[in-house]
Amino acid sequence: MPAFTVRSLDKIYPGAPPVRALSNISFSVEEGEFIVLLGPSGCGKSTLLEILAGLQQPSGGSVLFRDRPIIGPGGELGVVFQDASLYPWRTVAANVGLGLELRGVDKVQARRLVEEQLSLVGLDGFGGKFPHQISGGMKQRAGIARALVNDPDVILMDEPFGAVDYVTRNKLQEDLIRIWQQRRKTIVFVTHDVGEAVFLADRIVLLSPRPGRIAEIVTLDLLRPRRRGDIELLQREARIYEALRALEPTATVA
Ligand SMILES: Nc1ncnc2c1ncn2[C@@H]1O[C@H](COP(=O)(O)OP(=O)(O)OP(=O)(O)O)[C@@H](O)[C@H]1O
Repeated sequence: MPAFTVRSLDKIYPGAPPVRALSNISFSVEEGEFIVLLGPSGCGKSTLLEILAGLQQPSGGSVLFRDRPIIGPGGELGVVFQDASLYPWRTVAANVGLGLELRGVDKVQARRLVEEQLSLVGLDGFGGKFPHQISGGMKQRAGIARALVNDPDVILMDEPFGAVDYVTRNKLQEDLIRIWQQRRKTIVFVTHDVGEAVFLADRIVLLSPRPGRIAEIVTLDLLRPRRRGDIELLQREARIYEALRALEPTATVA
């Protein structure tokens, strides 16, 4: 049974005029897969991710999580946004442990789980800091730890590394792959960065400009760990750039 089954999905934001964000999207996400949603700005990637998270309702079609309708984030679904959105008045550890606190997990156990997650994302010793005392990359790590601490099977990530510098971004990508492999999670990851998509994905769902339609689903049957600069990786990247360029002249504007 797939983790997600998306069938003939449409999304129209009401308004004058209404905005058709997604049109006739169908694909599935297998358990344990790393799926990247890739496409130009405004093609509906975030909308699609939010629908998978249960934060938005589709206008048509259906989305199932393990054959059931999606209820919302929490439990089996963890979400990480571009802006780590940490509470500034809580320490890093208190931010990461928020979900445990809300669930009433025993304090000693919660502290142990938070420390474990901080260590997994490379934030050992930073639990006592406040968000303004740590770097952008560290905030993203804390955001990932906050999602992981609840041990969700699936992590939905919306351009989580979009706001950090190139070197930090590369490191975060490598660490995410390590965590994904160690913890056997299913990940759906939004980006508009082709290099990032090719480095991370098992499959890339390539969306056309708005309204987002599936242009192509690219399978990346490349060995892991992948090495940046590897010729095969670069060739795949070049092919995807070509596919994106080919989409532009026929773009439909709703
Ligand atoms: N709440 C909303 N109301 C009306 N239109 C919206 C709303 N949210 C998004 N849109 C529109 O829907 C389209 C898709 O937006 P979305 O944010 O999903 O795209 P995206 O591919 O994630 O873009 P980006 O890469 O720039 O973040 C855009 O044209 C956007 O302006």
